[in-house]
Amino acid sequence: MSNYSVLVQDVVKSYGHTQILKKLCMTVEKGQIYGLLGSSGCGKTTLLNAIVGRKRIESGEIWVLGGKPGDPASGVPGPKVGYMPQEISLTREFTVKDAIFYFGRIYNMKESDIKARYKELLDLLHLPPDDRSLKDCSGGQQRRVSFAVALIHQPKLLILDEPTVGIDPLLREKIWSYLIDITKRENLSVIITTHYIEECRQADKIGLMRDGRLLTEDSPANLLRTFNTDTLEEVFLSLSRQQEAGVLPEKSQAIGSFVESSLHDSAASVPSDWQRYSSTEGLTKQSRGNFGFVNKRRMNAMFDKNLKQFYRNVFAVLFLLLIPVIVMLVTIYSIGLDMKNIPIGIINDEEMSAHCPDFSLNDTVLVDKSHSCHFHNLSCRFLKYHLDHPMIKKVEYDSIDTAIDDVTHGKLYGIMYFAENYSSYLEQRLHDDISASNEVLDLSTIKVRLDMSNQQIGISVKNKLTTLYLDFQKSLFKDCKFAKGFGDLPVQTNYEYGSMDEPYQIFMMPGIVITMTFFFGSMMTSQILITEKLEGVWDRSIIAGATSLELIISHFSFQACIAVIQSLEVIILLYGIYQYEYVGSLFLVYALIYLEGICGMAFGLFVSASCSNISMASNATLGFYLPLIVLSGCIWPLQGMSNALQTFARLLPVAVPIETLIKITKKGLSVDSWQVIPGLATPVIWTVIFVVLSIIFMKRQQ
Ligand SMILES: Nc1ncnc2c1ncn2[C@@H]1O[C@H](COP(=O)(O)OP(=O)(O)OP(=O)(O)O)[C@@H](O)[C@H]1O
Repeated sequence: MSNYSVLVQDVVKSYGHTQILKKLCMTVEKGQIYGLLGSSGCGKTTLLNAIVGRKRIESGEIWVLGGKPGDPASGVPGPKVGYMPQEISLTREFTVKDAIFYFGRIYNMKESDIKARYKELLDLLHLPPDDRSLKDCSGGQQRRVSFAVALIHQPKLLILDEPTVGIDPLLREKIWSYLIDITKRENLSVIITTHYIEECRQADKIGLMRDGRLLTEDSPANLLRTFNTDTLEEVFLSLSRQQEAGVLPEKSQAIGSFVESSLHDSAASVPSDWQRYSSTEGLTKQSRGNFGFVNKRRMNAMFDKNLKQFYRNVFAVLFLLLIPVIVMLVTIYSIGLDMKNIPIGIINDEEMSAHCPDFSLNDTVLVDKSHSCHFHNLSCRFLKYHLDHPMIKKVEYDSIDTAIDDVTHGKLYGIMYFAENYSSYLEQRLHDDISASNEVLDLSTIKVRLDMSNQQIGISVKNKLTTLYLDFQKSLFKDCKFAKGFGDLPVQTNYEYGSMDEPYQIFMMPGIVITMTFFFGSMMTSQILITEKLEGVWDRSIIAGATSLELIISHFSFQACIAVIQSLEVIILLYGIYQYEYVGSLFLVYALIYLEGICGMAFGLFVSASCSNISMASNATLGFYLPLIVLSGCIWPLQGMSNALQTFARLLPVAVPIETLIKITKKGLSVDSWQVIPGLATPVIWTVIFVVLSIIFMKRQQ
C-alpha cells in the first residue's frame, strides 16, 4: 500500500523555450514535513503550482494523495490541499475574519466548523483582531492570516511557500512545533519552502533543488552524516559544486524506478486511502458544482467578496457610479453645442460704422407709386437686425488690411465687408435683374473672408451667415411687397425626422453613450480581474476548489449589476433630467445601452485573460478603444469611408449599435424592425466571441 502523499516523476515544465523543471522527481511521505530548498528562481513555486494542479506539465507524472491533480474527484485543487503562496494572496479589502470565512466557504465548510477552527487558529497564530482590515495589518500579520487560511479546513496536504518570512523567531518556532505536531497527529503531509535553510533541520526530509532538478532528497540527519558536515548550507554547497562539475548522479534516474513502483501502488490503493480522509473527502464531494457546473455556496462567497471589495473601496464606488454621470454632464455642456461669440471683423464703408448709431429701420425700404423698391442703408439693417446673433461677435474695423492682420493673428475668425453704396448697388441689381453688370454684381455682394484653419468654426459661421442673409433677403422682399416666397431658395427642404434647430449634440449623444458604456464596462472588468490575479486571490481561490468559470460568473454577475445602475444613470440624466427628445421605446434604448456595457465587460475579460499587468491592460483597452471611436461613426459618418472600411467598422462592436440607437430615439423603430435587430445582435455576438477567446487564453496560460 502506498505510503506517499506526493509523487513527482520526471516532470518537465517550460515557460516559452526555457525549461524550468528538468525531469524532476520527488517523493513526500504521509505524515512528514518535507523541506524544499533551493535558490531563488530554481523553480520551486513552479513545482508547487504543478503539484496543486495550477500549472500543466509537459511530461512526467504527478500523483497527489492518490489522485492526479486536476482530476475532478482528486480534491486537488480543492479541499484536500491547503496552500499558502509566497505572496499574501488575499483580498486587501477583507478583514481578518472575512478572509478566513471566504476561504472556509470556498472549501465548502459548515459555518459552525469555520467558526470553531478560526477560534483555534486565532490563539495559535496570534492573529490580529477579526475586524482589522488586511490593508491595515503589518506584513507579518498578513502572513499569519494567510497561513491560517491554508489551515482552516484541516487539509491532508499542506503546501507552504516561504511561510516564515517576516515572522518573529518565537512565532516561527511555534509554527514549526505546530507543524510537527499535526503531521504526527493527523497524518498530514507538509511541503515547505524556506530561505532559512537551517530551519529545515526540523523537517523529516529535505529536497535540495537547483536549476530545475532535485540534487538530492533525504532526512537532514542522513545528509549531514553523508557529507560529514554540521550545516545544511555546506551540504547544498557540495552538491551544487558536484552538479557544476557534472559528477552528480542523475537524481531522476536514481529515484525513478522507486517512484514507478510507488505510483502503481498508489493508484491501486486509492479507494482505501481516501476513506481515511473523511473530512476533506466530504468537502471534495460537496465542492463539485451543485448546479451542474457551479457551486452555489462558493458563488455566494465570491459574490459577497466582490461586494465587500466594491463598497469598501471608496474610489471604486465613486469611479464606477459617478464617472458615467460626469462624462455625460461634461458632454452635455461642451460637445456639439452652437458656438458663441465668434469674433468677426466688420468693415462697413457704406455707413462707416458697424454700430449704426442713429439707424432707423423705417428708412431702409421705400416702395414708390410705380411699385419700385428703393433701398437705403441696408448694411445697417443687416448688421443691426439680422447679424445680431449669439454666434457672431461683431468687431468694428476701419480697414480691411487691419482686419485681415487680426485674422492672421487669431483675433478674428473672419471679416465682412460692405462696399460704399452697397444699398444702391443691391437696388440696381434687383432692377437690372439678368442684365446686371459685373460691377453691380460685385458691389452689391457682402464680401466675407473666413479663417478656415478651424474648419468646424469656419463652416458653422458660413452656414449661420447664409441663413441670416436669407432671413434678411426675405424681410426685404416682404417690405418691397414682392410675392410671398420670392426670397426663398428655390429648393424646398422638409424634415421627416429631427429638425435643423436641434444642436449637433443630439446626434453625437448616441455615439458618446454607446462608446462610453463599452469603455467603462471593459475598464471595470479588466482592472478588477487583473488586480485579483496579481494579488493572487484568483489562483488561491482556484487552488481552494473554485473554478475559473465560477470566478468569471461571480465577477460578471456582480459587474452586470453595476452596469444596470450605470445604464440607468445615463437614461435618467438624458431623458429624465435633461429631457432629450425620443420617440421610440425607452426600454429598448436601455436594453441596447446595457448590452453594450456587457459587451465591454466581455472585452475587459478578454483583456484580463491576455494581459499580465494593469499597464498592459490599459494599453490594450485604449489601443482598441481609440480606433473603435474613430470607426464608430460618431466623429464622422461612416458614409465618408471607403466601402471596405465601412464594412469593417460595421463589424466592430459599436458602430451598428450607435446607428440603431439613433433609429430608435429619432424614428421610433421597435424591436420587431429588421433595422433594430443587428444593433441588438452585435453586442451579443461580440460578448460570445470575447468570452470564448478569454477561455482559450486562460487555458493556454496554465
Ligand atoms: N508565468 C511565467 N512565465 C515565464 N517565466 C516564468 C513564469 N513564472 C515563473 N517564471 C520563471 O521561471 C523561473 C522559476 O520561477 P519560480 O517562481 O518557480 O522560482 P522559485 O524557485 O520559486 O523562486 P523564488 O524562491 O524566488 O520564489 C524563474 O526564472 C521565473 O522567472
